[in-house]
Amino acid sequence: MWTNLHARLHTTLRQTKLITKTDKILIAVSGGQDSICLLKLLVDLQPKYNFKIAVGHCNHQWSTDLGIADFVGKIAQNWEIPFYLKIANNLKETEAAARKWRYEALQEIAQEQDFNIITTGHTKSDRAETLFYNLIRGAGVEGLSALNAKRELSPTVSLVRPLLNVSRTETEEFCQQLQLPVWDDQANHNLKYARNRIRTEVLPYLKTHFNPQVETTLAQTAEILQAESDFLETLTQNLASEIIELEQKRLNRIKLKNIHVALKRRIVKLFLEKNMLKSPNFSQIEAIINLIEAPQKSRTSSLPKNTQATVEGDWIILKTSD
Ligand SMILES: Nc1ncnc2c1ncn2[C@@H]1O[C@H](COP(=O)(O)OP(=O)(O)OP(=O)(O)O)[C@@H](O)[C@H]1O
Repeated sequence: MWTNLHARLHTTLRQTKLITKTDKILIAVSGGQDSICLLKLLVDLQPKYNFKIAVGHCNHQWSTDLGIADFVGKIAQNWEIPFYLKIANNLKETEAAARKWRYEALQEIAQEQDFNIITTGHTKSDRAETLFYNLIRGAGVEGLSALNAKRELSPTVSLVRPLLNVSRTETEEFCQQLQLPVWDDQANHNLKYARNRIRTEVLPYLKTHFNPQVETTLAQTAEILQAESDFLETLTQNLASEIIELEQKRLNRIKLKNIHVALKRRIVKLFLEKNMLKSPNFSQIEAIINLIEAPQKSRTSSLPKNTQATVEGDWIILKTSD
């Protein structure tokens, strides 16, 4: 059956060229409604495009995974699609560890089997939740614009998310309408996870009391922020090469002085990341920005690893005490 979602995905693919005829696609299938919906759509569109498809599944080997790999494997078998399985070994039981491992495992399959695209079933709803979640945690523009439609994972493999303009309600309706088998992952109902509380409590509340279209507006905001963040990042990279001297661990404060504060923050953040700090926070970045116009020998209070930033002539220099 050809549904409205088939037509929409077909149009999206034609317009955006996210996936093209020569692509070899590994579809990441968790067994849930979103990735089963994506799988069915790509199976049905395959004859029109002639791309190569296969299913990839990652078994975390947690108690909540019991039975899912067989379930996904059987669907792949029934639909006559190659199936690749990765099984984790002693994976830490956190969402973040699981996500990191999954992307590594999927990339391994892609490399071993020569796929150039990995697709996931992320939806508009995931994008809205991610924006909201990261907003509360204090993310910058990059964090808020997370979940883009296409991103390079390596020189040969890209991650593609074709369902970012489809909501979770729509994938659910699609699976029901086509009577597709869907695994109801109990972990998604566990309110111990912040993401689940945002999905099942916060967003429905906002929908009812503030804006019935909240998912769409948040997802659109993420899309806009993404383009703006890409643009700022390009400017940052270009300016950084003139302002940062990595070997000497220093920043030229005269050059930094006359640029917009948005770029100042980004350059300082990049400088700290390259030197010592994985995720510099707002106060650490502001402390360095305050040195741009400070008197000679001014310094920040201690940054991690016993490091301080000090003003010396035209420079802000990072120095570590023993
Ligand atoms: N165990 C799995 N095996 C294969 N693919 C998976 C698995 N879990 C998730 N995926 C893929 O990732 C997509 C998103 O799933 P989910 O939201 O659970 O993951 P996530 O990476 O935690 O998401 P987010 O990045 O939004 O936090 C799914 O639609 C599916 O394509």
